[in-house]
Amino acid sequence: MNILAPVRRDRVLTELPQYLRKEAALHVHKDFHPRVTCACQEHRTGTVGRFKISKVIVVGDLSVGKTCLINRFCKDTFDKNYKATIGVDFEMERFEVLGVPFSLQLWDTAGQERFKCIASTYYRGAQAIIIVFNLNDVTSLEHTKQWLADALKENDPSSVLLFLVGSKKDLSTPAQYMLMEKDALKVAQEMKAEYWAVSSLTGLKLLPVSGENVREFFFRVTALTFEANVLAELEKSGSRRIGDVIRINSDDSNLYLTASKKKPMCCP
Ligand SMILES: Nc1nc2c(ncn2[C@@H]2O[C@H](COP(=O)(O)OP(=O)(O)OP(=O)(O)O)[C@@H](O)[C@H]2O)c(=O)[nH]1
Ligand SMILES: [Mg+2]
Repeated sequence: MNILAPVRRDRVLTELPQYLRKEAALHVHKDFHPRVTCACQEHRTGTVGRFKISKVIVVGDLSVGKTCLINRFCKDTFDKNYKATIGVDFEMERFEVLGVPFSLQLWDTAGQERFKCIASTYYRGAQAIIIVFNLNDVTSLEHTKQWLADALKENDPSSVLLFLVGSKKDLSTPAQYMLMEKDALKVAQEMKAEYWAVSSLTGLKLLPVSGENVREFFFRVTALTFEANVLAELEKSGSRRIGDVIRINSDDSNLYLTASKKKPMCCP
């Protein structure tokens, strides 16, 4: 893909997309962090922009629907036939967030045990980890902790954003879904991950991206990864004032928790 091609109109984010469930959200603020908005307005986003590509890895049991989820978002396609991912695949997606170009590399890894060791060599350097389970298979939810542990061996747990995604929502009845969601929210809270439930199959006639919650989910991943990147960049560049502490993924996973109580430099 040509990295300099214009960003698609349906990949432009001007507002912070909202979480799915308040009790398992990385943060519950309605807008981007004011310092991030400011930095974007003043073109002070450092390496976040045209040349920086953020890595997102997608892990989880075999056949939970990782490839379908990525294909639904990136290509708006759905294949009902299962074709196991061998090792890894990746897709590049370009966005514009608050006027700043931002690229995500989505790494689709194999869930099959025999390909796991190839796939795990690609875990390193992730800024976000998406752990997928099948909403209709409780074992796949139980396995998410192991997937997370493996992915975190290669990454810095304090700076990576975590998302727990239940897939194939179209296959569960509302009652079944509610039961599974209860367990999933608990797991998400333990992991300090943001919870989402999606279907890559349903909503086939909706544009620009079909599937239930697929577009909303990836936009949220994009926005939070962008926000964390810009905050990290501001911190690195020393633009913050003394006593103005920003943690990217604090203990309760709230990006804003330790942000400055003083007024940011550039904001009213
Ligand atoms: N009904 C339904 N089926 C789905 C959905 N997502 C995926 N599937 C089906 O589930 C099967 C597995 O999907 P994949 O996306 O290939 O699974 P995967 O997690 O990438 O599997 P590995 O590559 O082996 O790790 C396929 O037959 C898909 O058609 C969904 O949202 N709803
Ligand atoms: Mg796959």
